Amino acid sequence: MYLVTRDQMQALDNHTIHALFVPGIVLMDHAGKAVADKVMEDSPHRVVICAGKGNNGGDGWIAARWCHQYGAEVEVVTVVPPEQLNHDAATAAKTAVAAGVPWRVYSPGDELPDADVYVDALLGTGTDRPLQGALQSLAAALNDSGRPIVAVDIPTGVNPNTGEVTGDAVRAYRTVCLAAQKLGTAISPGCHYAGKVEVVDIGIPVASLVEKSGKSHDMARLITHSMVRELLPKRLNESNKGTYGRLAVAVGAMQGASVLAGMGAARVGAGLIALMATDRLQVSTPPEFVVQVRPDGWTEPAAARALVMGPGLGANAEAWRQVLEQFKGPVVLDADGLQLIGSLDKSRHSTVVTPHPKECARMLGWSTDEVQAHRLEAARQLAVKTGAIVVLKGFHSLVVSPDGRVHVNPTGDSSLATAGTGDVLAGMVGGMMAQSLDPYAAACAAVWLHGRAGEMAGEQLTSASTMASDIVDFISRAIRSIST
Ligand SMILES: NC(=O)C1=CN([C@@H]2O[C@H](COP(=O)(O)OP(=O)(O)OC[C@H]3O[C@@H](n4cnc5c(N)ncnc54)[C@H](O)[C@@H]3O)[C@@H](O)[C@H]2O)[C@@H](O)CC1
Ligand SMILES: [K+]
Repeated sequence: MYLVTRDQMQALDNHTIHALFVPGIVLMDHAGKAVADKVMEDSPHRVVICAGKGNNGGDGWIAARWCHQYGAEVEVVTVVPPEQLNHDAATAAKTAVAAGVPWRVYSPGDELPDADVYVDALLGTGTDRPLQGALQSLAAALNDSGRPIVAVDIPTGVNPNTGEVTGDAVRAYRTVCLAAQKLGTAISPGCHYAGKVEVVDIGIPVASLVEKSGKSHDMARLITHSMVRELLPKRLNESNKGTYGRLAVAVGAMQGASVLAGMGAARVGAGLIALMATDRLQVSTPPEFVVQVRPDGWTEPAAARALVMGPGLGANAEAWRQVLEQFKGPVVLDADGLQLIGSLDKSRHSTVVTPHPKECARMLGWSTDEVQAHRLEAARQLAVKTGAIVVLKGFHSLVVSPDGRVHVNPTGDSSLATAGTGDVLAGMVGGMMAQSLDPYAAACAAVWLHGRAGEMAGEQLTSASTMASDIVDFISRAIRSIST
């Protein structure tokens, strides 16, 4: 599913209006009605719609007219009087006023009229700077109301392109995205402000326009279960373990981490897991794993289709540099292995790095807070810097490639906030690559399944009780949940 930026949405709007001859006010009427329909699902008695000066405000005025027609008590709180609105927004307000919708102009510090539900139609994709004055005051009043807020297109104050929030922003429980989901509602922190996101059809044929434009590769996307279902390697009756590939996992000081990575790989279907150890294993391993111990250390990689290096490697990561340099297949670098990224040829395009925000910060020379405030930019910069596909972990993990592709993962919750889950994820990516999945696709599929397995484990065991090995156990259920 496409996630659109401001410019991409404007191009789609313009094409629909000028090349497909659908008037802007018709799109706005569809938008406003769709918002009203969503608002009325909860049968509110009184609805207050906060409207800005642009087209997002226009959507609000139309929603007000429809809610009024549906029998709700409605009032519009506007930052500018209707006569100061332009173009379609002016028409929208005119129709609402003519229908008898009451309105008032808001000044900073004014009290917000009481409502069962508020609609945030202050700013949409036009948002281009932090909130000030009446908008800032209104956003604060909305948030302080304690009542549910439905945002139109994007919560006011959230950057539509990045999800960044610099200053105040409206905290909606539900966001009605018009025609396509805005990228900023998918990425943290913006996704926390958006709440539940629903996309409504307003008459802009997004998918076909994007495909016809030949620019679909430029668009960010949400990873969906149908996408993962398509990507999952097919299991053939006429096959053997070699068909599904051999994955090598480097074993360091914390051996359990490598075992968790191996188990993640095995559960996504890798044919054989080979652990490259330097000491006898002190932790139990599944009997299916091949454990090779070289007490003098590894100087060349084990024969394998893909390699995972990093989970549990510990302080001695440097000892693995030569092995990494000599390995020609796709590699996953995680945790302590991330410091070895410089050993890999930047032009390989077959390396996946899976940093958490703190590791990403270290690699970029940023603070962790900076990474979390600018997650998309951080992931993009790291991908360019390293030449690797970056999986930036955290709520709504990002998958970003050096050539600019972006996928946002919607699965996963606090069940994953426990030691070892990152090791499982690194193994899952490696396990997919061992089955010859392209590294970018492997990262997308693994991150989605990992999140889904976490959610399912949490549902059954509670999020507090879920451990990394439980995530391993639930991978098969996550796969089953998307299999037909
Ligand atoms: N024909 C179209 O283009 C359609 C647009 N639609 C709606 O239109 C929205 C975009 O409308 P606009 O481009 O008019 O933009 P907005 O309504 O989001 O913003 C209006 C103007 O506010 C200003 N602004 C931005 N940030 C500000 C800030 N922090 N403080 C004060 N002013 C600020 C900008 O100059 C911007 O142009 C979409 O999000 C969607 O809701 C829909 O009605 C569907 C059709
Ligand atoms: K809005």
